[in-house]
Amino acid sequence: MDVILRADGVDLFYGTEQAVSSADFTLKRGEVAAIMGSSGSGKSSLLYCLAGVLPPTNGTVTFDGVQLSALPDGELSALRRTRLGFVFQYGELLPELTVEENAALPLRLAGISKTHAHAVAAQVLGRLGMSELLRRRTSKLSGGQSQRVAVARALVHRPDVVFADEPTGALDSANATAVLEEFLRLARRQKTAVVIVTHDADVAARADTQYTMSDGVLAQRVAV
Ligand SMILES: Nc1ncnc2c1ncn2[C@@H]1O[C@H](COP(=O)(O)OP(=O)(O)OP(=O)(O)O)[C@@H](O)[C@H]1O
Repeated sequence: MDVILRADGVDLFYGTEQAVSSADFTLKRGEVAAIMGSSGSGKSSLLYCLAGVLPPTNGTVTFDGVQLSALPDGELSALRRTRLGFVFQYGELLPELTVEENAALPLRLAGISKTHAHAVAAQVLGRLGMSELLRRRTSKLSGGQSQRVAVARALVHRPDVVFADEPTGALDSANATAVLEEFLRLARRQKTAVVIVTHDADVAARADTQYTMSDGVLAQRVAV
């Protein structure tokens, strides 16, 4: 079985408040998993644990056979930068850089030439309907446009796993579909696995596996 990510018995506490409770999760290469649940149920907290952003209070997260919390900080950051992609809820674009520069950043950090990095970024941005805005500073974008740049930036370096927290939350349905199609395309073509936290039932319905989160407890939804 080609598992890229697994969580075993993950708990996350913020002080005395438990946000995630005994979560078990397995993700195969190329699998698209959606996590739904009401506000405050612990979805983002679980995503942070799975992505190695927050160490679980108890339990383990293993990426490609390596336990994330056992890695020294430098190695964990390098792994996150090169093998993972992120679309988080709160704007993480660099406002002084252009759309193209923001999206190309993971490739530039990996030492790829500017010409090549920008060409790849422009391709992905084009599929997300952003071709007209490549040279615009991201401080001058709408929320939905910024979200698409963040999606492009999470994908350009062809990560093994992309973590996306409400990646379509600010988008109209046509653009939400474009973002989802791009995730699915990568999953099918290059075996990028995707974990999407979403409130959108249409987005979740297109995932390979669906989970619900309720009061910190993760459960897989079985197709009927
Ligand atoms: N940094 C923090 N410190 C303390 N408590 C937190 C922190 N972040 C989240 N929480 C609490 O943990 C619980 C789970 O929050 P989380 O953001 O994971 O939920 P969510 O399901 O992603 O919500 P939403 O759909 O609104 O984004 C909530 O009760 C929240 O108040």
